[in-house]
Amino acid sequence: MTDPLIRLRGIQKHYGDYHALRGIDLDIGRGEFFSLLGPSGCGKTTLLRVIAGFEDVTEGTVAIGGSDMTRLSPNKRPTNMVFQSYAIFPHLSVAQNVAFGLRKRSDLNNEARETLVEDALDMVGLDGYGARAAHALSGGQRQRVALARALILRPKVLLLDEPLSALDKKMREQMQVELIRLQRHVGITFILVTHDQEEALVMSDRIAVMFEGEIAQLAEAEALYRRPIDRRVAEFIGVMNFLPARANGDTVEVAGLGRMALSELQSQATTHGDPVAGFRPETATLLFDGQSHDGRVAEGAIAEVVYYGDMTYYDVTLDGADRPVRISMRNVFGRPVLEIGARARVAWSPGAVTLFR
Ligand SMILES: Nc1ncnc2c1ncn2[C@@H]1O[C@H](COP(=O)(O)OP(=O)(O)OP(=O)(O)O)[C@@H](O)[C@H]1O
Repeated sequence: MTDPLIRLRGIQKHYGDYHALRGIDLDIGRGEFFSLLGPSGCGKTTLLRVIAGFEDVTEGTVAIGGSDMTRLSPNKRPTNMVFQSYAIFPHLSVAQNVAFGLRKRSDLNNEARETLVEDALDMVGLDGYGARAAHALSGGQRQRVALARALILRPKVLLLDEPLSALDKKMREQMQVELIRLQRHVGITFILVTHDQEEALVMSDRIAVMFEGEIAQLAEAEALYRRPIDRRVAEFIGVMNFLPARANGDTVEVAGLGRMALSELQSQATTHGDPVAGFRPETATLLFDGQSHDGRVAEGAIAEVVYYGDMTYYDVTLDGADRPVRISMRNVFGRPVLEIGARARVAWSPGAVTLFR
């Protein structure tokens, strides 16, 4: 990236003895929708707060728009933050809540303020809601008020700390789509912190996956899903089936799947511990009654069936393997769901297998 908006170099953060960020180097582009994704405690919120200036770094530099901001306080940075708890004032109206985002701008007259508030409400789909009492809003509407307030002064960067985690599933999915639309519309850089891999995959241009204070992999959603760099990332992003493997020269023997050439595999990655082969549930298919298949077929027995209406997840213990693998199948009208204990034939492809060494 030749001209990133945000440039982090050598960021270290200690809380007393605890080493929360361990050497973060990261560039984030202008207009990018960027996510920091990782399990609880990996340091993603700390990193977001470092960018915002709410947290001092122990070592390293934070530059935004080409200027060093490492020692600047949050209100001197071109960033604004939306928190998980909406921080809405319930006794104020929607418009008053949004206007709170203008508190630093004493130069604006009332008319200019009203116009900015109306524009901001319009932006988040709340036009006409200005006079409503904030306490009478739904969770999703409150979150929009918080967004309008954060965006009213058009910061260069909007920082979002798990902004959707308090919403129910339907509302969360709706807000995800709206946030993407909003980000495209305003063109501001969004940095989202989430522990929800699906949310990160759906929303982001690029994702940094963090473990224990470090960035394990930085990539676009599809690359992250298809070519995880190690087993931790593969396990954290979606579901990956793992089977014990033994590499021997230019072939590899995988429990339940048999022997294949290393050159046939999708990719090879590093890992901690014994080598394993991994494949995603949707890259293999169960063959139903007498269905023939030209490619490779493994056999086994169905250990578990989870029916989701549109999908069924089958856990299949392949012959020669000691643990089941999950196969996800889209349900077809009129085709029966297989039962636990039934014999199963699984069509699979070496091109979908990653060897983790
Ligand atoms: N002010 C603090 N003092 C001491 N330790 C802290 C402080 N803030 C965070 N930590 C520790 O630093 C680590 C990283 O915290 P952080 O909040 O960045 O994690 P996170 O990945 O955002 O997790 P979560 O999703 O649970 O918020 C945690 O182990 C946390 O306990």
